[in-house]
Amino acid sequence: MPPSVAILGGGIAGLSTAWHLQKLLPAKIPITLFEQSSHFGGWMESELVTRDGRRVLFEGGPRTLRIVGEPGKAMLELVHSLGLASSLKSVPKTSPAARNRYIYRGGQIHLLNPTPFNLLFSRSPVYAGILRGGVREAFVRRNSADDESVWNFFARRFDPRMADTLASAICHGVFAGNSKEMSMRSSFGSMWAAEQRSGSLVRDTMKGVITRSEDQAQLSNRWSSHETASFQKRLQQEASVVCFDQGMGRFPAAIVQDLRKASNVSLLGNQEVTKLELQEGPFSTIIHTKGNQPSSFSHVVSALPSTQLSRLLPTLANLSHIPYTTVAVVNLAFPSNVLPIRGFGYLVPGPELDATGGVLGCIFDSESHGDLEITRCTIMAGGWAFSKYFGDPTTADHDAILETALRAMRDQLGVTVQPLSSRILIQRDCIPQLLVGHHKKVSDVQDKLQEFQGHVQAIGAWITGVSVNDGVLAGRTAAEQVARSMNIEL
Ligand SMILES: C=Cc1c2[nH]c(c1C)Cc1[nH]c(c(CCC(=O)O)c1C)Cc1[nH]c(c(C)c1CCC(=O)O)Cc1[nH]c(c(C)c1C=C)C2
Repeated sequence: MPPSVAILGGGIAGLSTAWHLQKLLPAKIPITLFEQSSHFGGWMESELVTRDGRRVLFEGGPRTLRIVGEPGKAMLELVHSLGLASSLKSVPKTSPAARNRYIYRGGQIHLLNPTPFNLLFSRSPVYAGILRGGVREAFVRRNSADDESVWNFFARRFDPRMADTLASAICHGVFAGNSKEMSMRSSFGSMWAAEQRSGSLVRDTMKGVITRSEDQAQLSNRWSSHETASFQKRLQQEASVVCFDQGMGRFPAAIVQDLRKASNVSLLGNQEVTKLELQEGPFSTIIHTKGNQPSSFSHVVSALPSTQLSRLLPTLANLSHIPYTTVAVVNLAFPSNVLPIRGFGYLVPGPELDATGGVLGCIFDSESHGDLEITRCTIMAGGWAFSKYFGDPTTADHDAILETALRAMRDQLGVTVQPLSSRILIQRDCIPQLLVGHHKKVSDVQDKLQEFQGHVQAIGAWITGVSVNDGVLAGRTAAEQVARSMNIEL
């Protein structure tokens, strides 16, 4: 059959696949993206609301982007190619938003600043176990199991108090997940690999310092120009994270705008894929959607959540066991500078969840944007413990969630001022939970897809990483793989 590509899912990974494909393939090859909702961009969503003549930006999903590593580079290259470089706002390395991170523990918010002095003399519970753990880590034996929970890894290699506080808080901030169930190997793969490689994270870090410059010298790619390289270098000198001045929604909107100009790209919204029929020799996939004629494609890239993909391909039924967490996102705007502290925000570890009524953390959004007149914060709640605190996500009481968020603002930050504006979103099933043993499900999928020799690929948060940058890089890699499989020279 003549070459054609279908992309399933219009989140950032799907959009990135379409954009990179459109750059790689000749214009005669059709590219069709199927998205079941009317919105492209997945969880990236921004709303500009006006209250009392003041404009307030609310973010429903990710709000900042890291600019380090290969995924950060891939994101910056795409941003630059879309002409969005001037819309990026860097969060200076010297700013409170970049320097000050807090953890809520023992009924108080504590600054996390692990200097040797603080580790030795501070009585703050956030440092408990770090010094002892750091010293003993180099002597703890390598684990022979093929996976373990994040909590276990930190308790075993460092100290159980560090697992209870730091590891649990990080699992909340990244995955809204339970550190006692999440897989260390799949969730924090580089640390897991460091132990496997060198027997200790401390020893591996010391070795890494020596070899890093060689590794970096080998990296180069076809998407990078002299201009984008100097753009990235300039940004990296002043910042470690960036945001968009008009909100994160600007990013997928610009990709969509660019794709709509290409004559061979069709972006189909409100198109739920109901069935995939794989045919062999020559490979093709028939895609069935609700209410439309089936259509055939030589190549398919799925950027769907694992639960949806498992319904479409019965051979991947195992994927239905990957759970997703629901996060209540409460955006709040206050008419003046109401925060008693400055910084990125704070995270709440597991042992404090009952005290906060299910609040996992609070982000000080106005700080990242350098906006000090209106305070914007986001309370994140629920996650893996959503049903315990808020019941069924489909019927959760929004007023009760707002009350919990305002109580957190009052009890944890001392903010009693009524918000100028608020918004509550229940982000259902937004983050996959990479539980202990997740790598086996992934390798099983990869084995099964191998049979299709690059004609069917799966990418997305559950397999290629949960951050926006991971989605951009995975889309680019999938596009290159399709091009290679069509014998197009890269
Ligand atoms: C909807 C809630 C989300 C929670 N985590 C993520 C989302 C979208 C995804 C995520 N958050 C972070 C990372 C790692 C850093 C990266 O590579 O970008 C990922 C993949 C870190 C992070 N956590 C919070 C923020 C604001 C950030 C920076 C990146 C971003 O803007 O998402 C705060 C936070 N996120 C969640 C909770 C419960 C929480 C608590 C304050 C869940």
